[in-house]
Amino acid sequence: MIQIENLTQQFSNGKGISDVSFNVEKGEVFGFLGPNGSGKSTTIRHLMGYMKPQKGYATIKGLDTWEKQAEARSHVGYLPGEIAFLDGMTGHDFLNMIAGMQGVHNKQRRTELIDKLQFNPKTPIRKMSKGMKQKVGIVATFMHDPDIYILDEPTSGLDPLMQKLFISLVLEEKERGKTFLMSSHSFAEIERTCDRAAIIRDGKIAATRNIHELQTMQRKAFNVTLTEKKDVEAILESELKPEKIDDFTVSIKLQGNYDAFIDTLSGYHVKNISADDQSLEQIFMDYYNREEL
Ligand SMILES: Nc1ncnc2c1ncn2[C@@H]1O[C@H](COP(=O)(O)OP(=O)(O)OP(=O)(O)O)[C@@H](O)[C@H]1O
Repeated sequence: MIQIENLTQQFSNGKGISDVSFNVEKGEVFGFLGPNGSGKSTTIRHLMGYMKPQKGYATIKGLDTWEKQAEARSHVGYLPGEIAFLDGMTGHDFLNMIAGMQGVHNKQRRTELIDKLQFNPKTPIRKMSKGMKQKVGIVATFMHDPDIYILDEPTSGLDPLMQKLFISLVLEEKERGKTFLMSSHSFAEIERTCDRAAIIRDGKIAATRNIHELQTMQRKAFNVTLTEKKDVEAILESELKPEKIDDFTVSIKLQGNYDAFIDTLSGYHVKNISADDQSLEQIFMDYYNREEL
């Protein structure tokens, strides 16, 4: 549905994106992660046909997003990072204007979305909070029922309850076979919605990962407290390769294989065991921080 191949755009200040490549398949939710200024919005702007690539290309449903921008864009619901609202409009006025541009006359889906996101569309936009404006933007993006959603930091400004509601909206649309590309700073959001995610750093793709595979790589860290110092010393020498936390406690990281752990510990007096799941964010950050990437 979305294909990006060696997409390159170097600005005169030396910033930009370089050889960005990835695909998003039909029905897939693809996350696009990266710190501020890493090139997420620049990549997305190419997908919307706002920029001519210096090298490489982007396509939507096989349509080149620069050569066939209007046709490519007609398949997409796009939520920009910052929405440009016109002064003096209410939420309703803005949504009517966008619906006119989208050629949508049926208001049922729009009303359902407004009910779901719980805001008063009669409020003048200049009086709206950042989160409320974001909700208007989300309705505008979803109301024409596009096949593909391209969302630039969709939950920025939303409170945790609304973020949850937004995630459920994405999952409902995914059930209906819709395709998503969304940039985010929020790992929780990516973890709950995405099938795959790419990390971009300094304009280059650092890694593309299957979120479900990352979940199987998730390790557990066990903190084991023993009663005897000599037992701690013995375990530190064992194949479990623990880290010493204090005189009586060691931390042991495991990924699936618990037999050796249980066998080894059975030889000692164990006072307490507590377990922490390594977060997916941590696994991602391990990739993120690896120098060779
Ligand atoms: N038109 C432009 N001219 C010059 N530099 C630009 C232009 N647009 C973006 N940049 C620079 O390119 C880099 C990538 O910017 P981009 O907006 O794509 O990052 P981003 O990942 O979306 O960041 P954020 O999370 O802050 O939105 C930044 O260093 C930015 O300052």
